[in-house]
Amino acid sequence: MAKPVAIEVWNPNGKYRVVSTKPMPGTRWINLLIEQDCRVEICTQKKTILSVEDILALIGDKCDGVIGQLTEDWGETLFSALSRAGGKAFSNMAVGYNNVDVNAANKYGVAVGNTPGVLTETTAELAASLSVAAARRIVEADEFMRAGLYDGWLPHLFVGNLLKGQTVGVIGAGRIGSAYARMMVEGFKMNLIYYDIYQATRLEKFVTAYGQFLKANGEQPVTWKRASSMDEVLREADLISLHPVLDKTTYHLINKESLATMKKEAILVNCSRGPVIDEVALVEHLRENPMFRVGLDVFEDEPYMKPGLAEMKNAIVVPHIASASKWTREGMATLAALNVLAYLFQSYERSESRERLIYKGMSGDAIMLDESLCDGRLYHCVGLII
Ligand SMILES: NC(=O)c1ccc[n+]([C@@H]2O[C@H](COP(=O)([O-])OP(=O)(O)OC[C@H]3O[C@@H](n4cnc5c(N)ncnc54)[C@H](O)[C@@H]3O)[C@@H](O)[C@H]2O)c1
Ligand SMILES: O=C(O)[C@H](O)CO
Repeated sequence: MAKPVAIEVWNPNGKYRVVSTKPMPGTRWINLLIEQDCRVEICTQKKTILSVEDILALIGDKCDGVIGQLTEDWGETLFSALSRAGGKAFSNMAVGYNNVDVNAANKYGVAVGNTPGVLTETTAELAASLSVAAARRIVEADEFMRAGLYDGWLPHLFVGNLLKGQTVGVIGAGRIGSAYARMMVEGFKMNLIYYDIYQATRLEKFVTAYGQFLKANGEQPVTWKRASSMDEVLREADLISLHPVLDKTTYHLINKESLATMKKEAILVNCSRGPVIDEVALVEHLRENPMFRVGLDVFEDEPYMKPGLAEMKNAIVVPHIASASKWTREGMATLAALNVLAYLFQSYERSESRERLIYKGMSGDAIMLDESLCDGRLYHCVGLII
């Protein structure tokens, strides 16, 4: 028998029971659920990562939908329990869904949603911040200053890398990778090389047009290249940012061999998922190459770091905060609630079309649509995977 977990209840007499495994920013998501006659139960247990047992207790005997978090293991056990409780919908409050076994959800007839788009620019901005912080050694310099070690300007003090005119490499040029590439090309006038299994046509057009604009103004034009292999990016780029999904094809994409192909003074940024990098190999590489620098938002064994990483002066580490802006986190919560509503109403009130329901939720000011996602149709902004 699972132990009970602490919850906060909104609209106790609501017809549908929707559980959120964590309190989420803003109230819009709660109001949207209440407006559709949901009783909303929010887990308030003081425990950062809930176990499968905790979530089983939250699901209970009757549960129509759940909003969960990327730290939770949504597999066979949870989806079968949700299905037994009458649940039809699950949404991750994240765009990444490597913690979700979509096949298991499918098997038990539970729809899965994620929250793309609203976090694209926020995440790209953090990747850009880590890139600049690593290039200019900002964290090291800050620590030096606070330690009272600064005793005057010196020609060699915290010399870093100039980004302008260098090459930025993007692995995984999807929504976030493309937004990041644009920031680095436009903001720092870097040339672009990218690797993705799909062609990033809009990104290529942007860099071409920006290059023409610079040329017309008498400046050095920026260039782009789609690499035929990831290694080509690793060999040629001065700064490399990782933005692929985490799956079998990207697990340990960056390992001892691939690190060895990178320039000795290159910068590597990871705002995708920790296991995309073999972190043990990375620590060894950082130790052996003091001029190689990394900026990491995600870690292989989150919340832990592999031994030695914390001591590396050439590493900047932040705790998975890439999407952490107020606007974005409220938007993610709202999208997650809309994902659940979309499926609840598809099953319970067939007369209300999914498009209309979601349109109703989306109208207002909280969510700005990402054009590349919606393709002119609003409901594409809600990340329904199945
Ligand atoms: N650190 C954070 O807080 C944070 C925030 C948002 C997203 N993320 C991560 O970023 C990922 C990307 O998000 P997105 O919205 O840009 O997704 P997206 O689907 O738009 O982009 C992912 C890209 O990766 C490419 N890709 C897939 N397999 C590849 C491979 N083997 N090699 C090269 N490219 C490959 C895809 O073709 C796609 O273009 C998410 O899946 C998530 O894990 C992390
Ligand atoms: O995948 C995601 O959305 C992030 O890791 C959290 O924003």
